[in-house]
Amino acid sequence: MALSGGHKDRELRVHESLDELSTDLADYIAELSEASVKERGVFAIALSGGSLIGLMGKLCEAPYNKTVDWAKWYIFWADERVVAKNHADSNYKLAKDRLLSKVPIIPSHVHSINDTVSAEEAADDYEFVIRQLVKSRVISVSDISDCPKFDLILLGMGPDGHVASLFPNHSALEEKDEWVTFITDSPKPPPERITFTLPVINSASNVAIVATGDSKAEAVHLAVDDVGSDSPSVPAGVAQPLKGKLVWFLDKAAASKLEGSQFSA
Ligand SMILES: O=C(O)[C@H](O)[C@@H](O)[C@H](O)[C@H](O)COP(=O)(O)O
Repeated sequence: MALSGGHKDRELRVHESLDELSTDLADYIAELSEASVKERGVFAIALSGGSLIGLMGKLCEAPYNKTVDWAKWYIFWADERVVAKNHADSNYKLAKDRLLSKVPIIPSHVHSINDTVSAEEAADDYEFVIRQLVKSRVISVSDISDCPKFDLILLGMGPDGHVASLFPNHSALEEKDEWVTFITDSPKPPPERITFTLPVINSASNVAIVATGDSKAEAVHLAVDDVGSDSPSVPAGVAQPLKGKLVWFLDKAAASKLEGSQFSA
């Protein structure tokens, strides 16, 4: 049984095992998909890379493979490495191999980046694609910013607290005008990436951050606990949708440095 805690529109779900976390994550995504399809007729979901994709694996199994309305899904990437789509580093390839090829998603609903141009052009292209889909209301629009309002943005988090490709102390974190920006100096290889900006992440209806293992514990503490302005903040700590809901999916190791004894290892 998961331990849950939270305040405002933030919820912490701390799981005993990765198996339990995966089941809860699949349930959560399936429920949001159902609610969104009921309300809007579609489900606009943005993925990241890393261990998150493996942890979504249960969606390919019963009952979700049959009960989720896959034809209504529209897939995007909150961040992508600027490499060819068949490159081992591609977040698209990872999701395609582990998830998208195993469920009946409509290929034209899968919006991967243009992998034939520079990082800057790929970011511009991707923002253009998103703008067209906002116009046609496949993606909602935020009523508090001019940003797209994704039904769900799924984020992993690095040990340094980065989410999407927004790294600590990087100028991309300050980008307020663009929806999608690019970096060419990622501290985590490969160096060239495109990424949703914070205003887009924080305009979503739902954001989930999935972090597991000891190496993430300090960053989870810095992002979640009210550590005060003297301590270093991390990008994950500023991912908080203004009108949406944030859910953290953690295992006990990642939650082990959280303040409050109920989450201590
Ligand atoms: O391109 C990437 O690297 C990812 O999109 C990135 O944002 C990832 O989600 C985190 O780095 C966490 O990765 P792990 O879960 O594998 O640590």
